[in-house]
Amino acid sequence: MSSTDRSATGIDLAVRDLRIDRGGTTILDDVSFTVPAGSTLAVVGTNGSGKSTLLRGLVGVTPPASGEIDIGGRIRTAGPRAARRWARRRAHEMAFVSQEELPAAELSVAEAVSLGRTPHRKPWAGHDPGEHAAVAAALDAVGLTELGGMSCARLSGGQRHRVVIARALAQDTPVILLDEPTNHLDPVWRLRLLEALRASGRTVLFSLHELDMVMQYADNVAVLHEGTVHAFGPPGEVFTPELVREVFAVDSAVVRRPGAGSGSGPEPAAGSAANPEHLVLWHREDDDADSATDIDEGPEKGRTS
Ligand SMILES: Nc1ncnc2c1ncn2[C@@H]1O[C@H](COP(=O)(O)OP(=O)(O)OP(=O)(O)O)[C@@H](O)[C@H]1O
Repeated sequence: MSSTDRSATGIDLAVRDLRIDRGGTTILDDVSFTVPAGSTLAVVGTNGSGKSTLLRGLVGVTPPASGEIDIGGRIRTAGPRAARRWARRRAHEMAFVSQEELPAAELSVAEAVSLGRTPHRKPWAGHDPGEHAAVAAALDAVGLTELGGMSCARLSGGQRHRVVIARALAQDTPVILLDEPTNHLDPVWRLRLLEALRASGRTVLFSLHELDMVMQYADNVAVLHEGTVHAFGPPGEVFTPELVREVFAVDSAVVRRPGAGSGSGPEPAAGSAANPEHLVLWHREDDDADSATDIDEGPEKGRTS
């Protein structure tokens, strides 16, 4: 997989005092963080904590109610009017893969991936000169080169998911956001995908439930809890046993991958870009089942704005 076959390079993304409402209810408030150019941010939290809401807010699918987003120095203010003004430029700045997106069954794999090139095409201008290389690199990155001519209708669930990720890669934007991108993927493709995203040089934001993969592949993690960013920073610093227990209601410990050397810091292991420190989770048997945080109610659940 040649994860570096791409032309876009990441840009800084900063979020200031963001508030995002859905259905008249404030889901997230006081959200501020910075994602340095070319780095990887994982967004984590229990079910209902607002991970999808945050990503949808950042791309403008659910325009934030207040606050601002700074994309490489260009400030986007809140509100639906600003979102509409920004919509066209957004396609050149951010690609987004939502949680359950599927490619159109009537398209071939290569055709579905080439839809990512739409923002680069001018009406009536015919061929997009960058299309072939971008689509080929994206197919290679998700291991679907051999299936380019196949109908999407004939793909497995995981292969379909890789097609929509390839479409986002072909869009060739400096920022890429993915909502639970490892869903439907087998173990090796989970690792390959996160490795490719991390090595891509783009600014990458993804939501994920697998805290160990966050530990390995994210430069920073934002922990959503009680309606805001409860903690932010490198996973090795953020994932203390206390925080993991408080937010996720499980116990945890950091262990070092066998054969990864004995250094204390999270340096790359030979042959892998990943952090050699792993986060092991377990559920304490004497836990009261009701204490698990099945649904994060948020700070002001029910507050209408
Ligand atoms: N259209 C909507 N209208 C009102 N509330 C919504 C809407 N969509 C989501 N919510 C609420 O927003 C909150 C956050 O949902 P969100 O989907 O962002 O959570 P999540 O962290 O992505 O969850 P999961 O891990 O289950 O995917 C939840 O309380 C949810 O019920």
